[in-house]
Amino acid sequence: MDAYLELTDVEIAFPTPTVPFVAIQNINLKIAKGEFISLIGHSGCGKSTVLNIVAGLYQATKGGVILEGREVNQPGPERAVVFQNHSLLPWMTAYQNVELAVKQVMKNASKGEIKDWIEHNLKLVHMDHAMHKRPDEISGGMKQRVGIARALSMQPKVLLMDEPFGALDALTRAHLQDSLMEIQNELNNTVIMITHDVDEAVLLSDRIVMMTNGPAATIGEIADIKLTRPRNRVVLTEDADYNRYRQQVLSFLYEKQAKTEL
Ligand SMILES: Nc1ncnc2c1ncn2[C@@H]1O[C@H](COP(=O)(O)OP(=O)(O)OP(=O)(O)O)[C@@H](O)[C@H]1O
Repeated sequence: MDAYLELTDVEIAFPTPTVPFVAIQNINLKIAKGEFISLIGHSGCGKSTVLNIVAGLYQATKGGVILEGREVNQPGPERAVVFQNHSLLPWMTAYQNVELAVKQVMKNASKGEIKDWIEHNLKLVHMDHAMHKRPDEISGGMKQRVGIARALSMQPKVLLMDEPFGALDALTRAHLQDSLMEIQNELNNTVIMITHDVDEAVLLSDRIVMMTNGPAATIGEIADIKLTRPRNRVVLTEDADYNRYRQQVLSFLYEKQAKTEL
């Protein structure tokens, strides 16, 4: 496979008063352009650490990350991050929050072009009707939509999502998953998404990367999700392949990597 994003032998050892704490080790992963990858694993195994290294927020102590032939060693707008808690600026409207990101990447554009682009991205996530509202005037799901619009508006090479729907109720979550699939169908982004939700991982991903328990966590298994797109959650519940993938991930998490402590 032609790797667009490549993690090679990635390891990170966090300093402690005694010996360094090796959180993740031997992480090797080649990701193609347009691929949707989910990272799944028990709490504390190192999923966010992997994402933070790709975001350039953490430096690997061994190995490294290459994106389109260039080493990643600091944050950059070509790798946009969506966090679980929206992280919108509370005193700004949805429009202004997206504008802040757009102005970073469209430095030579006219006012009209910038406005059109902000509105286009808010429309993509179905937030154009509430674009002049501030975060405290919209629901949790709507805030996540704005966060996604803000990330997409930078036209990142890679979209990094750290449990983007983790704080939402099941129905809102399902709506956002469907929106994300529509957007993905249109834009063909390269995505790495952390999730704890097995159904979400199978529904959205091209591949599910399953991490072993830490310390020194690594990739245990990778499931190649060959379900045709577009995918429909209701139809899939009856699909034998869907259920087989689901079973594979559940078996990894609760049998092979079962956690005994609470
Ligand atoms: N900056 C840091 N300094 C020291 N240790 C850290 C740091 N960041 C993460 N760790 C440790 O690395 C391990 C992996 O943490 P990480 O947050 O990546 O796990 P996770 O799989 O994302 O967890 P969760 O699913 O609960 O969010 C944990 O033991 C954590 O305590």
